Amino acid sequence: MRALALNYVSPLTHAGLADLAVLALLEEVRLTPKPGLVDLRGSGVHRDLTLRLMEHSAESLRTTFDLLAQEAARHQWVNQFLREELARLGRLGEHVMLQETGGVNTHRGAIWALGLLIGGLCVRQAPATVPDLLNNAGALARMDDRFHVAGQSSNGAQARIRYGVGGAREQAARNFPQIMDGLEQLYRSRKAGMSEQAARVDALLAIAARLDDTCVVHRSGLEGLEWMQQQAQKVLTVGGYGTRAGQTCYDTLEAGMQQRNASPGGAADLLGACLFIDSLITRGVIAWKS
Ligand SMILES: CC(C)(COP(=O)(O)OP(=O)(O)OC[C@H]1O[C@@H](n2cnc3c(N)ncnc32)[C@H](O)[C@@H]1O)[C@@H](O)C(=O)NCCC(=O)NCCS
Ligand SMILES: Nc1ncnc2c1ncn2[C@@H]1O[C@H](COP(=O)(O)OP(=O)(O)OP(=O)(O)O)[C@@H](O)[C@H]1O
Repeated sequence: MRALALNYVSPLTHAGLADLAVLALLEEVRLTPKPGLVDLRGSGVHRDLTLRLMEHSAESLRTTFDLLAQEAARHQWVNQFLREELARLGRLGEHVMLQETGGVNTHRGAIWALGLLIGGLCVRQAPATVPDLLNNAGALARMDDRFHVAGQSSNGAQARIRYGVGGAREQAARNFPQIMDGLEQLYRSRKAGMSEQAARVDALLAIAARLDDTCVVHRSGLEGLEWMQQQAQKVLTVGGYGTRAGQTCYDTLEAGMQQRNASPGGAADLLGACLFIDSLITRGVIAWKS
């Protein structure tokens, strides 16, 4: 099996890369606490999701991530043909996910984000830094997929039509700016001496503070989105989840999400993407910045 060209330190096979993607999703769902989301304490506001279901779903995506990596490695650069092949494999992955979960959407946004990142990473002319990787993923997202059937029925589509928010496609087309926010916050909080758990909660909140999260919009409208963004920012402004003041603000955020029956599922997906990229940096597959 071919190792990624960039990685001189510890060669990473496509299967190894798929393992890292699955691990990132497992670490995301197990991170506790998260407002309204599934975590080690329970299902948050979700009636159709459990920790076990999320873990099973993550494991079931290993083959999809491996296939996405293998496909990208056949191409020198990101291009239209690769875009359409990734889309085909991504749709297949969604199909596997729905079969494994009995029709529950556990990881649609994660397949999208991680699929584009794996595609952008594994082309032969491999990106050297995180901004290069996000550029590649964004370039893929901006390419037309001739086989995409634009539906109007998904929660994201309804949120876009009704409220004019961007959602998952726009986030990707803009080179995932909130992945950058999440990573920057993760490193800032680690540098400030916070525990790994607190640094990851802070990263999630930094993403949620700016993301047009259609999961939140769908369940609680623009009022819910704006309220959540403000409260997430407040936790960070007072020092982050690792401080006493931050935990107090976090409790307010969590109670408000519970009351609104909403959760930042899109931000959770992007936290998974941040943890994936962080694991690539740790293994020397890619540099943080040039
Ligand atoms: C773009 C996708 C996610 C569909 O989005 P849409 O908004 O229509 O659907 P839906 O509301 O069901 O799901 C959106 C998912 O994205 C996440 N999300 C919500 N808001 C955001 C946001 N602003 N940014 C990132 N993710 C978000 C949510 O957690 C949710 O799981 C995707 O399923 C798709 O169209 N895939 C086609 C296959 C493809 O091209 N794949 C490429 C690489 S695998
Ligand atoms: N830890 C997590 N807990 C809950 N959702 C998560 C978590 N991690 C990621 N997500 C994302 O959030 C989405 C679930 O959010 P939500 O239930 O609002 O979406 P939905 O199933 O499309 O909509 P609804 O249940 O409102 O009809 C998942 O598809 C997944 O992409």
